Amino acid sequence: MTKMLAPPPPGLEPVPGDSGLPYIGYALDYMRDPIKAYDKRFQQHGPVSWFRFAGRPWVVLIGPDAVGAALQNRDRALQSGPGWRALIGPFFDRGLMLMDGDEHTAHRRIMAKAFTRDRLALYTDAMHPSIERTLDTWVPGDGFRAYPAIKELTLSLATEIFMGGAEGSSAREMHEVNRAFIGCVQAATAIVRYPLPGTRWRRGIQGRKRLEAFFRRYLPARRATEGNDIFSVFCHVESEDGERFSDDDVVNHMIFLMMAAHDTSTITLSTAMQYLGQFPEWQQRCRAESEALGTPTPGFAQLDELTSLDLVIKECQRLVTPVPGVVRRAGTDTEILGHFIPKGTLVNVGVHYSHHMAELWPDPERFDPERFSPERREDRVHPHAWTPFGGGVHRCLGQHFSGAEIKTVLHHLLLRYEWDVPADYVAPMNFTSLPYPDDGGPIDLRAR
Ligand code: HEM
Repeated sequence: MTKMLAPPPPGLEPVPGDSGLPYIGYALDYMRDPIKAYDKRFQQHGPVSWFRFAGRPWVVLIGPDAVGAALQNRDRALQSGPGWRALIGPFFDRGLMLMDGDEHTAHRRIMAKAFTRDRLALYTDAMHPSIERTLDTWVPGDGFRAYPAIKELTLSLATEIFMGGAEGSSAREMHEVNRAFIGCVQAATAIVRYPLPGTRWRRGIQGRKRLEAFFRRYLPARRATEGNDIFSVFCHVESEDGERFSDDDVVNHMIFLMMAAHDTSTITLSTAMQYLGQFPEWQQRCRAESEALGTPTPGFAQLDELTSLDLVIKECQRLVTPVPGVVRRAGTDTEILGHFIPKGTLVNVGVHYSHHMAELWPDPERFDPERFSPERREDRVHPHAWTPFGGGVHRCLGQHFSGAEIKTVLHHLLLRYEWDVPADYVAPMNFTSLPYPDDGGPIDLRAR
């Protein structure tokens, strides 16, 4: 039964919706098939609606107009920190995305110095040996589980490029660090939000402690010498006004950044492996461009020449959006598309739904990278039709880094291997946290 969220003041509409099941609301529907669940919601209530989750009402914004209004946030009513804190606060608090206002601007200006073009070129050069070392350990074969293999690869890349190595840490310790990250990320969408034994929430809390100890251990060494890894760069960068990060800032930003960078790039890579395996003509086309570069270790600027990979990556991020939704909380009364949102309301901005709307994308479930080609540019149908990196002041700061990482890894894979995936394969996606294939993304992988 439709109810209004709160009575609106004159001139505004109420937010329509209903609570769903007690406590969990529509969480199970969503986790089963988020696009279907949001489509039903869009048809029933339109772009702005509410439901109850974890005992609280949430407003859901879907469709490009509502997403655009929330991301642009012209009246600054929607706050990122109090929104994200409700979901991932205990695990990623004081990360850049959980800051607002002047503090956010100041920290973002310092952090941006770690992602200049010159720095990206150095990070890219450092990726090659790490990727090659990991790929040397891969054992190709039928049913090769691409997702866990790529996750391990991006973690070892993160250890090199983000941390500058983890001198003195055993493989077992690094495995524990990986588990700590997974624990923190998965705790974000836990239904039981109390550290009872055996719960995801408890694993998240324990994971955060382990990560803090891990980063603090390496902090003195990174402060002492300025290397070309992000950890060391965070210890030394200054904004134009000479502002720098404190020790706590460095640890908090590193924990957030490793999370922000890791699963997002991993899922894009594993989705690309799936579709390149299912569409051999695209695999060949991308490989031909990689071969034409004439080097296994291209620099940052050379990656621009891999134009087909650009199309493939954009299409993969459309079809499997690494961050399906972003979260805000109304700091004051506000309105979205004429609907009244009272102060204190939690808001879920469903970025991924726009990526699947038939109103925006012809044949939306079809893998068709050419839709992003200069001749077609289907993403231009609306300024917020394609927003995997968000928008507004919190727009992803690592977009270009992730582009370089994803392209560099795919370049190495295309030169070393060929792979197939049955044309009718449909990945059984798990949406309990950021999306990943429950079956590990099997591919038939052969060395070339
Ligand atoms: C495919 C890869 C990635 C995707 C799809 C992605 C997506 C996003 C999205 C949607 C946001 C905005 C969240 C919001 O508005 O609340 C965001 C923020 C952020 N991302 Fe990424 N991200 C990716 C990779 C990375 C990487 C590799 C890094 C770092 C190297 C990174 C660093 C950040 C940071 C620091 C923020 C917070 C920005 C701010 O609040 O000002 N991301 N990302």
